[in-house]
Amino acid sequence: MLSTHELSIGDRLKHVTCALQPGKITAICGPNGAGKSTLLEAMAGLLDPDVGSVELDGSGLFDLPPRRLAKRIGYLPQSAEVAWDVSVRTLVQLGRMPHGDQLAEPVDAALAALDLAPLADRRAQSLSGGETARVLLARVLAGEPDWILADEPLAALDLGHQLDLLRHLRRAADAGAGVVLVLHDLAHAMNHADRVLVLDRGALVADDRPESALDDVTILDVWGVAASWVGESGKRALVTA
Ligand SMILES: Nc1ncnc2c1ncn2[C@@H]1O[C@H](COP(=O)(O)OP(=O)(O)OP(=O)(O)O)[C@@H](O)[C@H]1O
Repeated sequence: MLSTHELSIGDRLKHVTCALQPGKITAICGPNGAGKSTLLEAMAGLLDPDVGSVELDGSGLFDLPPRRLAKRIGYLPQSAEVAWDVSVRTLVQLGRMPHGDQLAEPVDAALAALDLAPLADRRAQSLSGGETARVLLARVLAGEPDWILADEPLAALDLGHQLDLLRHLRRAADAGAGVVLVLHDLAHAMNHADRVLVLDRGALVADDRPESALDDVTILDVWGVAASWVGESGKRALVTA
């Protein structure tokens, strides 16, 4: 379990307490500046809380040796860039660093999951924005972390690759991984998450099944948008007034 207790970071996060389950997809939603990336970074052990704690299976994140933490938690930041002009395969292989090996199988699986096999020998810095986003996510998957934390992983992807990725993440969750995604697209959160956290101005205002966390009242309160859901479960669309 990945949990926070009374987590506060400046004005960015205020007393956030939540407990995320492995084997599930959790979406973090909220307006711009609500604190979504801050919460994800804190859960990845990259931000030191002013108050409160982040725990992984009952141990404080900062008590875990860095390599062990890197093995267990894979983190994809928002709008990441490629710093090295290496091949796509080499970049994805860097995901194995916490394990200290260069096993081909997880690297090939990550390349396949993100439809990158045809690009494996391309220079990473020659890729389009969406291709780059897929490569950086493949690097996270190649590390086979217990927890996949990804900040807007769908933002640069076309519709087909978005759905492929969501299917892959569901398979990872079914295999036992905890998947935590910052999502702006509320329909993706509604249709693909098991649970949704809603942040508003640094505070956690909903933590529930998608149908409850993203009901019309919360969307109006938090996003200031009058909207309603149409369609059947798993295929809902949000219609704005
Ligand atoms: N390094 C920082 N130092 C101080 N304040 C920061 C820092 N990074 C972000 N903030 C502020 O903290 C708040 C939360 O930022 P955060 O990036 O977590 O929001 P977000 O919900 O991910 O937003 P978005 O949807 O725009 O990506 C914002 O008001 C932002 O301006």
